[in-house]
Order: sequence, then C-alpha cells, then structure tokens
Amino acid sequence: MSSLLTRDEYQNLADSLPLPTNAVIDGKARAAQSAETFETINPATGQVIARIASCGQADVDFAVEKARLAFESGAWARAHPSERKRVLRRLVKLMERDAHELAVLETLESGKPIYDVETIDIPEALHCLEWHAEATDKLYGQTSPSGDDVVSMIVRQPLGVVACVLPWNFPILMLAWKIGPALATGNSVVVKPAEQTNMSTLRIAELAHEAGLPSGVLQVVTGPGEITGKALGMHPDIDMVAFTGSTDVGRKFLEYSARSNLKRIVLECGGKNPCIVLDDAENLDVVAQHVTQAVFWNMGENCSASSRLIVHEKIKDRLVEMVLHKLKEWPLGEPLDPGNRLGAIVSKEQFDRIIGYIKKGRTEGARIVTGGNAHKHGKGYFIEPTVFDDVTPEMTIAREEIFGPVLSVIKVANADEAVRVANDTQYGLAASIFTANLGQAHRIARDIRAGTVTINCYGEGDISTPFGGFKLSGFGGRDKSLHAHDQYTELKTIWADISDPRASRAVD
Ligand SMILES: NC(=O)C1=CN([C@@H]2O[C@H](COP(=O)(O)OP(=O)(O)OC[C@H]3O[C@@H](n4cnc5c(N)ncnc54)[C@H](O)[C@@H]3O)[C@@H](O)[C@H]2O)C=CC1
Ligand code: BAL
Repeated sequence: MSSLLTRDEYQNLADSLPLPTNAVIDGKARAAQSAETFETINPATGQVIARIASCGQADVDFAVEKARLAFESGAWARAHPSERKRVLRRLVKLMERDAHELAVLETLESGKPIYDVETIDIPEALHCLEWHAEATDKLYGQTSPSGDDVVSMIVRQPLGVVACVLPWNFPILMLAWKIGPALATGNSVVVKPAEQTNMSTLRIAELAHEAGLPSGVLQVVTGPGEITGKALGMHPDIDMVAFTGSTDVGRKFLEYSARSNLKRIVLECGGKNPCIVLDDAENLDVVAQHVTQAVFWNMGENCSASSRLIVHEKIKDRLVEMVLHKLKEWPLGEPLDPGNRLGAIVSKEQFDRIIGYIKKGRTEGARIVTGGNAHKHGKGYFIEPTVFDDVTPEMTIAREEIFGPVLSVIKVANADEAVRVANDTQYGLAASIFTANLGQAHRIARDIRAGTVTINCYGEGDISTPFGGFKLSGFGGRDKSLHAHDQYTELKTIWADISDPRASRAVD
C-alpha cells in the first residue's frame, strides 16, 4: 500500500486530474455514437463532476463485435497462461503506480472515504488481480477413470465474451473480483460500471491497454442500466453476464437471458445479514468493534453489512452502549479527508431511500439510540450512523435491505431463537456469530442459510474463499477463489478411443 496523502494533496489531485469520461472500446477512449452524455455527481457536494458517454445499442454492438473478434483471434484466449499472467501482473503494477489517482477518482464519484479506498479497496483489488494472474499458469486439468482404452480429458475453456455489470459501492474492488478470473481464464470482457461510478473503471481499462492487454479484450461501456445494461443482457453474442447489484435487477438479467440466447447469468445480490451475539461471547469490547465495522463500514453500503444485530437479552444494553462508544472513532465528513471513516451516501436517490427507512423504523415503533438524521455537511448527501433498539423481526427495517448506516438491534432469549430470527429473511449472503462455545458456533454456522458465516469476527474471508449467497442473495456461482474460475469457463470432455484395433481383429 502506498502511504496516504494529506487532504489538501488529495484535493489538488482532484482539481488537476484529467477525468476519464469516454467509453473504452477496441483499445480507444470513445464518445457514444449518439454523442449523448449523462452527468456524474460528487455526492459529497451535490455538484456535477463531469459528463460521461451514454452508450446505446450501437456502442454495445460495436464493443461486443470487437470483443468477439479479439476472442476469436486467440491473441488473449490462446496466449500461453504465463503470458496472461505477465500482462495481468503488469496491470497490477500500473494500478499501484497510479493508486492515489485511482483513489481520488473513486472517492469523487462514490463518496467513499479515501482512507478506505487507499487502505482496503485498492490493496484488496490488487491482491485479487495478482492472485488470479498467479493462478493462471498453475491450474491442471482432469482425466476421468474411464479405463485403459480411453484417453479422456476434462478441460476448461473460456466462455467467450463476458459482460460484467457492476455496482457503485465498491467500484474498483468489484471490477477486480470480476475481471480477475474472467481475464485470467482467457475471456474477452465488456464492463458496464454503475452510472454513479464510472471514472476509476475507465481509467483501469486504459491502464490495462498500457499493460499490454490486446485491444478488444477489456472494454468499458458506460450508461444507464435500463439502456446500456439491458443491451448487454439481451445481446445474442454475449456468453455470460456477471452481475452485482440489487435482486430486482438480478431477476431482470435472468429474464434477458431467457429472452435472448440463454447466456450464463451469475448474480451477487443483496443481503439482510445477521450478527448473532450470545451471552457467553468473550471480550465484548472486541465484539463491539466488529459489530460497528460490520454495519457502518462503507456507510453500510455493503451487501454483506450486518444490519441486524441479534443479541442475547442479558448483554444487549451493555453491547449497544459499547457500539455507541466505538462510533466515536468513526469521524464523518469530507471523503477526501483521510481522517474520516464515514463519507457521503452515493446519490440523492440512495440518501432519500435510507432516510425513508429511518422514518419507517420510527413509525413502526423502533427506538433510535443514536443518529436518525441527515448529517449537515455542505450540500452533500450525508447520514448520521443510526442505531435502532427495540426492533422486532417483523418490522420493515429488520426485513428489507437498507444499504445505509442503519443498525437494527433485536433481542433474543437463547441460541435457538437467534438462529430462527437470523434465518427469517429472504436473503442469505453473510452472517456472523459471537460465542465462546465453539461447538455451538459451528452448529449455528451449519444451520444458518448464508454463503459466508464468520465466527468471533466479521468479514468476507479472503481472496481464496468463495463469496456469494443463498436464496435471493445470489444465483449461479461465486466471486473470489478458484471457484470463480469455474463460472467463467465451460467444461469440455475430449474422449479418444485408443483401443488396439488388432485386439478386436483377434476376437473376430
Ligand atoms: N452489492 C450489492 O449487493 C448491491 C446491492 N444494491 C442494492 O440495490 C439497491 C438499489 O441500488 P441500485 O444502484 O439501484 O442497484 P441496481 O441493481 O439498480 O444497479 C446495479 C447495476 O445494474 C445496472 N442496472 C440497473 N437497472 C438495470 C436494468 N434494468 N437492466 C440492466 N442493468 C441494470 C446498473 O446500471 C448498475 O450497473 C440498493 O439500495 C441496494 O439495496 C445496490 C448495489 C450493490
Ligand atoms: N462487500 C463486497 C460485495 C458488495 O458489497 O457488493
């Protein structure tokens, strides 16, 4: 990780950086063919930062055509795995070189605290790309136990043209989670960033070209979901869509696939993740630290945010007090100031949505113990970290994904009730459990219906562990780990009969 700059140095960078605003297709930055653009807003100020190319059907068709040509040329798909590794590692080096610039682009559009972008998002994205690059030339294929007279090979081949449709909450990291395995396995990729957060992705596509990725292998089309995203989903020459975002839009991609070419769809959607704390949990101070991080990190705009604290009634009040105390270590303010841990909410729309949930929490009878209001900081979209106590499992704030800095505290009488409440959700992405009884922890981990369960900590595992959800949280595959390689490849059986023809003549 490069060392942090000061707030003024980041501001100077923000004022002087050339802003990437054009789509990247066939190795070149291009305006939309229609010349249409849309505004991108700095959520910390409410001001327009730039106008971004609004790609329509013609741009998507052009990008897919170039991606297909690149795939068929074999320049990437059939390059020696060690060559793909070399280029991807070079991309990592270039991203390291430009880390401050990338962090500023990311923070300007997303409102994320630059501290997080520099110390978490970018280092994890680099590690992810490096990990998949390094895996490329170390993966062996399989043969089957089909007997001596057969050579049977089970090989994995790239799918072809993959579209990656990204969310706005972790633009660089989600890009890395998707293009890392998709490129390492030899696909051509067309990325569509969320319309709120384009610039870091556009810059990384330029760096990929500088790193030596052949033209057409990594392209970025920018634009609104219902136009650019839909055009990708419906495209007859795209082999797969890897999507992270809301469950509602995830469903749309399944429909697009059914209505077009049955392209593979992999969905990583939302969560309403439980954090269970039982009365034997050790070191409540450390637990409070995890609970605070689990819900307020990235302003709660995180699919794995633990937005439901399901806590034993004996320790509830003490733990809530400790969380409030921990929150003092989370200054909220200007995202470009590296002293802040909480920044702006990504957009006015998301801000209104979160405020709407806070109102609903109040009217349904939950009790606010801290926060509950917009935070006054210029004209930006800031919300105070909010804790609701006396939440019951049927309340809206306990059931729907808020995707904001709002914690719902639900008290339970024992571990069985905790598991019942934890599983009483349509989502199943992540969960955490705090207890000193490891046997009990593992029984709960077994019984919780979620893709990642952490014990005595909060987190998403590391790059070597798969990430994705049960139920409405996911479909079709996993990000991270070698399991991600499976989703970007097609299995093929190659079967050769090598029985000796002379042996069969002898039988005749
Ligand atoms: N990682 C996650 O799990 C995420 C979950 N969400 C959830 O979704 C809620 C709404 O956030 P949004 O930005 O509206 O997420 P979204 O699901 O609408 O957007 C995600 C991506 O899908 C694209 N998209 C949107 N509509 C589309 C359509 N009709 N066809 C094709 N592509 C489309 C967007 O342009 C963006 O790239 C959040 O409050 C949160 O609950 C949002 C972002 C990430
Ligand atoms: N927490 C990484 C995945 C996501 O929020 O979309």
